Amino acid sequence: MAPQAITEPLNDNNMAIARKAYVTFLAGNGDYVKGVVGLAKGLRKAKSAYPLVVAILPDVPAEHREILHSQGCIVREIEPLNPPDDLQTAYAMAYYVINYSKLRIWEFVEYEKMIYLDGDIQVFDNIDHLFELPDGQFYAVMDCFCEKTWSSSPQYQIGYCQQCPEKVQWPAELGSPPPTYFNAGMFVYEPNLSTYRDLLDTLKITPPTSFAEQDFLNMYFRDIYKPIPPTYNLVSAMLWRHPENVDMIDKVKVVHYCAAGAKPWRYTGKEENMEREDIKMLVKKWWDIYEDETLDYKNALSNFAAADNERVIQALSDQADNQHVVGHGIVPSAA
Ligand SMILES: O=c1ccn([C@@H]2O[C@H](COP(=O)(O)OP(=O)(O)O[C@H]3O[C@H](CO)[C@H](O)[C@H](O)[C@H]3O)[C@@H](O)[C@H]2O)c(=O)[nH]1
Ligand SMILES: O[C@H]1[C@H](O)[C@@H](O)[C@H](O)[C@@H](O)[C@H]1O
Ligand SMILES: [Mn+2]
Repeated sequence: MAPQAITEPLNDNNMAIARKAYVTFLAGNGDYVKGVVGLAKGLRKAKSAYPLVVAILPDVPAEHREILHSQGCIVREIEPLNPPDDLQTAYAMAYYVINYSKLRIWEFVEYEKMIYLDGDIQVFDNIDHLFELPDGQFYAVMDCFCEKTWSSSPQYQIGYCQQCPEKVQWPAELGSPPPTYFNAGMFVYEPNLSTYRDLLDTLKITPPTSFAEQDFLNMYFRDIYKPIPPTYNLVSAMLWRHPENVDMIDKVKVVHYCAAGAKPWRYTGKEENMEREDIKMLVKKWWDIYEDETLDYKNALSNFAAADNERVIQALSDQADNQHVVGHGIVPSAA
């Protein structure tokens, strides 16, 4: 992740860089802040060229905002956003309702393109190239319908999953299978004020459903949704539900610790599937990044400054060598 305080002044060459960013979401005074810190450090480790914006709700306490600042994040408070007639909705998880506030990130129009990542996601490899995908589409990874969170859906009850549509086919009497559905923990999108206003207007007339804004975004962007490979958002249940669709777990770029019991900062290993070796390995990889002090913003900054100094010294030294001016007091030759 590009350190904030030392970005170059904007010019035509780096303007395009400056107008891209990662964005995540944080609500409440609980422990999700650890996830966001882990993510900021993971992006730094992957040498991302772009900053991490954290869209926070007003209930995020000052100490947590300070932690985010100290990790080089750009903190942006957003107003909570609620769906209409919320009282009756049975969300797959009760807290999903807060995720409607995520729609506010379409308002971040100082950026031309953003990659949204949940706080329970970790990035293990550089994914900056996703910013170069053609505009005008919504990019995200296809979800899996096999976990209990989906138990009230027809997909789950039939045993149908879009990850293996041949295994249990969608019954003809139900019409065509549901449109391809993405997991909204990671997506590439373009902030835009008219889209933002339309999202809000559409929300006002859309009854809430069990997967909250994930269902809503799937409905809203269905015509421009383009699936990208699972390596850009490996939903943890894919490991035991569709191992044939996951290649080389140790090479996966982005892991989403979304199965019950998988959040690394709460991990006990006791919940179903959590004793698996692959899960343990991924949880350990998350902790290795979270605990690596060299990835803290302040240390990364001084490393960056040191590397920069070295580059300057090397450049001056090369220049001196070329001009045969070593000994004229510029810098000692490296040779
Ligand atoms: O107390 C909380 C709860 C959640 N979050 C934020 O909300 C995100 C979503 O919550 P989870 O990651 O726990 O939920 P899931 O991964 O199970 O959720 C999936 O379904 C949700 C439906 O609302 C969203 O679409 C979400 O992005 C998608 O990954 C978190 O990552 C985090 O960024 C908080 O900040 N504080
Ligand atoms: O949004 C949900 C959530 O991430 C669940 O944990 C996962 O099992 C589902 O597949 C997904 O749709
Ligand atoms: Mn998540």
